[in-house]
Amino acid sequence: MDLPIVDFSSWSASEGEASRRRVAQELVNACQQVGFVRIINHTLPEATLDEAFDWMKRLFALPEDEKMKAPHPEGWTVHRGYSWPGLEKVTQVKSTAEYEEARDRLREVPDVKEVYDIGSDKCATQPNQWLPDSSLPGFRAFMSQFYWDCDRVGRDILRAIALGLDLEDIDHLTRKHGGNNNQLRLLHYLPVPAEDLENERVGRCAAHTDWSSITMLFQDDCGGLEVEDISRPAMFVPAAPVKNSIIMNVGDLLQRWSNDRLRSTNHRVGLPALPDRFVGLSRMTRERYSIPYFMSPDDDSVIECIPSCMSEEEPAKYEPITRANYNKMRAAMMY
Ligand SMILES: O=C(O)CCC(=O)C(=O)O
Ligand SMILES: [Fe+2]
Repeated sequence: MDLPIVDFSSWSASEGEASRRRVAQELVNACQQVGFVRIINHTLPEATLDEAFDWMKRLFALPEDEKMKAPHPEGWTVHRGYSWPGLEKVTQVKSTAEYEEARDRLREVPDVKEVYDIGSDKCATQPNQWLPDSSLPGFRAFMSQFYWDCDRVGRDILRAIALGLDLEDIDHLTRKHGGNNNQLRLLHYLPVPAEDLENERVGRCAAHTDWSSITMLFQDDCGGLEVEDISRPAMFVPAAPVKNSIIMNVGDLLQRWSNDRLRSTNHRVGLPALPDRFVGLSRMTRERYSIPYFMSPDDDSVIECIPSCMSEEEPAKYEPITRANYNKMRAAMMY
């Protein structure tokens, strides 16, 4: 299974309505059949993406005590700042009792990654944890701009999805995404002996679905992302890195919003697929950098079945829920 590819060059206004509709339809087909899609020829410049990776490499190369000047706050309510290796675990469980058991189990397999989470400075409930500018001058300015660059591209994707779902209002989804609730996540997977990953002594990122509306993922050339094949459950297929492409996936929120028409597909990060990614006798796996960007609606937005996704034969399956309540339910499972 290769990820479906959607060429976004035909989405620009000058291409005309028929081309735009074709792109929108291809995108929605991919979201229904796979839940994951590779978007090429989007409007994020190559230089901007290169710069984003350069900044994150400089960030993670800082001494530990510098990075700890912006620590992730304790607990699970705020997802901002620096998380050291092992702090964060992604789990799938949805109740507290199940969570505590799963959390203990998962913590026995430490994740070998460090994370730095960034949001909008206008998001009052999730205050950014910036490093002092003297620790890495220019980092904050670049990342603040990059956050909004990604938002712009994400909004375009949401518009294309709305068109592909035959919504009369192309801004049906973007209207609920003011932009201040997105999350820009810088991920650094540390080098690790391949054997430790193979024996599950350590992990990179366990299988999970995202709870965003959509996620855009930028990755370096290391590889390791795997996507579950919907037609063969429990089979995970590598999603090879392609420079400058965006891997876009549907999150749980959009799956619910679309009455399960669009699929929020399980994915994970494991051993890179290519053997040349290992070096030496202990087959050290190269370090890996990736940047997921999670798009989410505003806190008070009510997520209610998209009109074109229900019918008499297929009524709405889920109660309306605000994004704030939805997130409360999910965030408790993280830390
Ligand atoms: O690092 C990756 O490639 C994927 C990370 C991911 O799936 C996530 O953070 O939700
Ligand atoms: Fe994910």
